[in-house]
Amino acid sequence: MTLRMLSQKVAQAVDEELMSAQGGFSIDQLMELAGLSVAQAIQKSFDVSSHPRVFICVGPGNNGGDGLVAARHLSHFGYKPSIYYPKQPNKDIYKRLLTQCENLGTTMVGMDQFEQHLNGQTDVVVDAVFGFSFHGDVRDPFRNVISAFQQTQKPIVSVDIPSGWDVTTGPTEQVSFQPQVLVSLTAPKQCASHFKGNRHFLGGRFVPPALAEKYQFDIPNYLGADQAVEI
Ligand SMILES: NC(=O)C1=CN([C@@H]2O[C@H](COP(=O)(O)OP(=O)(O)OC[C@H]3O[C@@H](n4cnc5c(N)ncnc54)[C@H](OP(=O)(O)O)[C@@H]3O)[C@@H](O)[C@H]2O)[C@H](O)CC1
Ligand SMILES: [K+]
Repeated sequence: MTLRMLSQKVAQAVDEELMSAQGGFSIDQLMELAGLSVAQAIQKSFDVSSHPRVFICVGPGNNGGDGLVAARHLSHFGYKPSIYYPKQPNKDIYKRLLTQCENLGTTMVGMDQFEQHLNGQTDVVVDAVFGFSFHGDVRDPFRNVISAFQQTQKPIVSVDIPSGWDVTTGPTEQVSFQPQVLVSLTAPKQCASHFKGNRHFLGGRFVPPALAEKYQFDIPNYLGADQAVEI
């Protein structure tokens, strides 16, 4: 299925409109549904009995928030999530999401254990570091995270865009890893045309058809109550 891909500017405009007075959504609602679709895409891709240990690498913005929501749902689905969250902004929404994960006994991985945990104690890596607001070269404390993604043999699931890729043009000289699974949210971003992994899902089942029509993108047919659809 070929869906229209969004530029960084249009993705941000759609996001803002969803949360405007006309759109009526709060960020908590959108993030909850986005994170649930990521957890469902993981559940469809990696069997819980063979791949229970899911390591979620969390960035400083809403892409990271989606990762925290996914961690919570994965825990309820029977997986054993662990979290790396090296830059924790002082924002109520992220603090609450983190508390929810801690209350489920989720392992928090420290900076000095990051690489050993990723390569030694993980079945699936979730890249929830940067989404559609990424720009420029990767800065610390995320440089070692992205370079570990470049080198690891573990399967990676990227949330919305592979972190470090240019949102429009895709892989760069510095960052060219290919996730095995990509979960695009609302609509794929233009960089998704360079995705060569196994499975591409769309999630974020909250878009009113009139909004999709206004910005000229498609909403595929989700099956039943599914929150993620393979595209
Ligand atoms: N409508 C939807 O589809 C929804 C999608 N959601 C998810 O939200 C992200 C977009 O979230 P946003 O908070 O706008 O931004 P990001 O998560 O992409 O990242 C912003 C933070 O990253 C820092 N940043 C940016 N570039 C770099 C860099 N080169 N090196 C290090 N850090 C970087 C940035 O810091 P600044 O100092 O630059 O401000 C921010 O801290 C979308 O992709 C979806 O995953 C929503 O959850 C729901 C609606
Ligand atoms: K990402």
